[in-house]
Amino acid sequence: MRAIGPLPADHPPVAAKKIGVLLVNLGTPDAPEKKAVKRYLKEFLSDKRVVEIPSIIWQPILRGIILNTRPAKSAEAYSLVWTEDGSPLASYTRKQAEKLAGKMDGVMVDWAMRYGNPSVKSRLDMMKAAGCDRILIAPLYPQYSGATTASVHDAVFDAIAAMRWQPAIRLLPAYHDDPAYIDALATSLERDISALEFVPDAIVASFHGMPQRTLELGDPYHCHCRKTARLLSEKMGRELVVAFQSRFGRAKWLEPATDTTLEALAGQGKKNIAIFAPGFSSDCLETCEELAIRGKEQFEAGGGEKFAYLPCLNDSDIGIDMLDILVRRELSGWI
Ligand SMILES: C=CC1=C(C)c2cc3[nH]c(cc4nc(cc5[nH]c(cc1n2)c(C)c5CCC(=O)O)C(CCC(=O)O)=C4C)c(C)c3C=C
Ligand SMILES: [Fe+2]
Ligand SMILES: [Fe+2]
Repeated sequence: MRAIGPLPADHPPVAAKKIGVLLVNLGTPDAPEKKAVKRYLKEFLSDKRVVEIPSIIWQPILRGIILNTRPAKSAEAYSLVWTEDGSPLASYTRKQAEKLAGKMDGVMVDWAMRYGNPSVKSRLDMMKAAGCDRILIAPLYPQYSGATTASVHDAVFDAIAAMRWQPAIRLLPAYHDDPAYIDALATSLERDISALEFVPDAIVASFHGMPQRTLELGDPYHCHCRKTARLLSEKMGRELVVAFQSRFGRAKWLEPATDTTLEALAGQGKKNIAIFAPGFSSDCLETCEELAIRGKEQFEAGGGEKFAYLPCLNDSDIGIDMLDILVRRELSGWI
């Protein structure tokens, strides 16, 4: 739709109306270097949705200890997985947006990161300036958590708070039990498992962890993860071992932990295993380094023999077709 007739000479310019879709993922440093990692971790770990400890207690720990110790270690881990195209998380998220854009006529598809670059604010400002008056926000987290999904929502509403003429906003709901997501995972996994040189004795579904307290406070994340695993297991007709990775800090996190699960499986005589990470829409530090490299070492140290890490949906045709289904459904009535 366009304005009817010419605008008066002194009228501010009005862009043609467009529909926008913004894919949002967690965020990643700009470079696999201590300084860039420190900047990223400072923003990420200062988010009250991520670390739910009062600032007066948490900020001295973060600034005094964590930001002086973790960045060097994390930068080393990032350098093991960094690609020519940058961080795997940013690279796949960008490709997902580009491929989805190729399937959606007349819709502007872009991507942003909740922490780091490109920021949610910068991409929403760009979309608004380009004339998007209706924007679908798609947090790329299949399972809802306050730390991830709600934090993206916060960033979106903070960004548009500064706008006089705000776009209409829709939010893609969590899709942990959506048949399109379960089918995509099952198809991708079955293809990858049948291409292995061995038959796995166990298949592990590793989700990012969260503090146990978030479950007690009513965060649905744990239930979403368990439901994804149950539906996927039913769809595939195979047992899946569920575990939670990436423990951070001293508090109790969701259990069982992935590292101890890997050692326990090896100890139980499961010599050959495959592991995948259904909660991550693209491969990233947590999958490429923590699972594919360190997970393999942990499994082998426990006596395991063959270990395969199976990739996320990333920008595969299966993954993009799934995103296309989810996004088109939410755009209903707009396109
Ligand atoms: C309190 C700490 C953390 C919570 C809670 C948390 C939740 C959470 N995170 C993801 C997804 C990702 N996390 C990633 C990295 C990462 N996560 C934490 C801490 C918490 N995450 C840290 C400190 C880091 C940085 C890495 C490091 O220093 O070791 C990533 C990967 C980013 C990348 O650049 O590749 C993702 C993705 C989810 C889904 C989640 C809650 C459900
Ligand atoms: Fe995390
Ligand atoms: Fe639960």
